[in-house]
Amino acid sequence: MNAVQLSPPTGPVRATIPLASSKSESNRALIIDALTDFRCELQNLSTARDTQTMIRLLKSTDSTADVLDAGTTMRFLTAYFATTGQQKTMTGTPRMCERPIGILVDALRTLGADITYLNNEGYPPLQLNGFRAADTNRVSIRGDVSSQYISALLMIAPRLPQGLTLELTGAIGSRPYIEMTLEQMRYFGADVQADWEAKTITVASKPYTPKPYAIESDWSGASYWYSVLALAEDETAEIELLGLKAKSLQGDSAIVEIMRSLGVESLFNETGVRLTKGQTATTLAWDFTDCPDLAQTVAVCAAMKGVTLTLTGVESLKIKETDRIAALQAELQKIGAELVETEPNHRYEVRQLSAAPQSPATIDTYDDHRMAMAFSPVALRQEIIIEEPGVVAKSYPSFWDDMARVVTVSSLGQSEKQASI
Ligand SMILES: O=C(O)C1=C[C@@H](OP(=O)(O)O)[C@@H](O)[C@H](O)C1
Ligand SMILES: C=C(OP(=O)(O)O)C(=O)O
Repeated sequence: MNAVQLSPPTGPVRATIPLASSKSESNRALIIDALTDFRCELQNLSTARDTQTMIRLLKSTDSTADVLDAGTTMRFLTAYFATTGQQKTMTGTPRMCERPIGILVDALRTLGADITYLNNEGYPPLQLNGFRAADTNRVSIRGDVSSQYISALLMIAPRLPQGLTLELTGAIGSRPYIEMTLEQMRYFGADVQADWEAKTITVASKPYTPKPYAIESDWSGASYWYSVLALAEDETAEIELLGLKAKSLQGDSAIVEIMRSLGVESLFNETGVRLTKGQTATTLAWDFTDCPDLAQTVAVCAAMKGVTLTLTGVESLKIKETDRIAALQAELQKIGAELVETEPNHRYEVRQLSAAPQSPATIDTYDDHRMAMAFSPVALRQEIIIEEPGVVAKSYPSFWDDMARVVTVSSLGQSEKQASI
């Protein structure tokens, strides 16, 4: 399948969406499970490719671990294999080999891991050559590039002979993901202390306790449904999202508050959350430091609703599955909006363009699941074509099946695509 064409709903928007479960929670639980010799009973593990890759690589005895395009899988497994003394080559897609890992490698070397770069210094592929615990258990690490390095180190820390003290330097991005790591570690009996004022996290040397653990639905995946509801023209629209909790470990549950300004009300119940239409603001400013994966969803939704959106805290978007700032700048134009940098590298604004949008707009997805999913809700208002729809498998393989509950989803082969352009 080369593309999908999405067409607006022909009747009322009413759907119950099962959602995928969280790949972030799943991948943490899997590392902790591996550190208990697989004695935890993990329930509701994600079907996301990133999680399926983690499961496969944890079981594999191959000397090469190819993580494909999964950032957490690369970072968490590098720390796990390195400190458990497994000799592995860590590699991934060409884009993965452009995503930095030097900060994690430096920290692991300080703790006693022998790691060499096979190609470019600071980037995968890596060769893990073994582990001899160093005398120190203190590591200083930057917090402003990726929280995944910090989560990776924290999870293996209970296994280190002296535990670990992490001193975080600079700004801390994606902090809720670090908190998610700490909460899951505590659940499995780890002794962890975080002092956010002093920017220090201490983990005692102490084995995890194996226990059953159920993974929540994915709030990042839920964000696309908030955007669907926000863009539905039917004032009676209602969407039920299953398996979400009001009090979540996932920082992307911030979508509840963000989308209140974009006209979505959330009502939690025993099975999840019900979304209904509310009032929309004319402007919105949001700092995405804690929830970078929501930026694309909110940018597209604001663009379609004509809400002037100011985004800050989006520095890390340039080193994700693609340069998400550049990708948004190119693709928002096609739906009649622009993403303007108003303070170099720091502040951006989504504004309306006077030029008419493409009809139907054909959205390139840049090997990025979130580009495909963030632009799909546009279909509530106009036809849209999404290129390479298979990209969604990274986090939400059933996304198109779920989407077909509210809009018409048709597959386009190469020849049909030519005809529709
Ligand atoms: O720890 C995690 O599960 C994640 C952390 C975030 O990455 P950064 O810490 O690199 O921002 C997020 O973007 C990613 O999708 C998942
Ligand atoms: C950035 C993401 O994932 P990762 O960094 O784990 O590849 C994402 O899912 O949006």
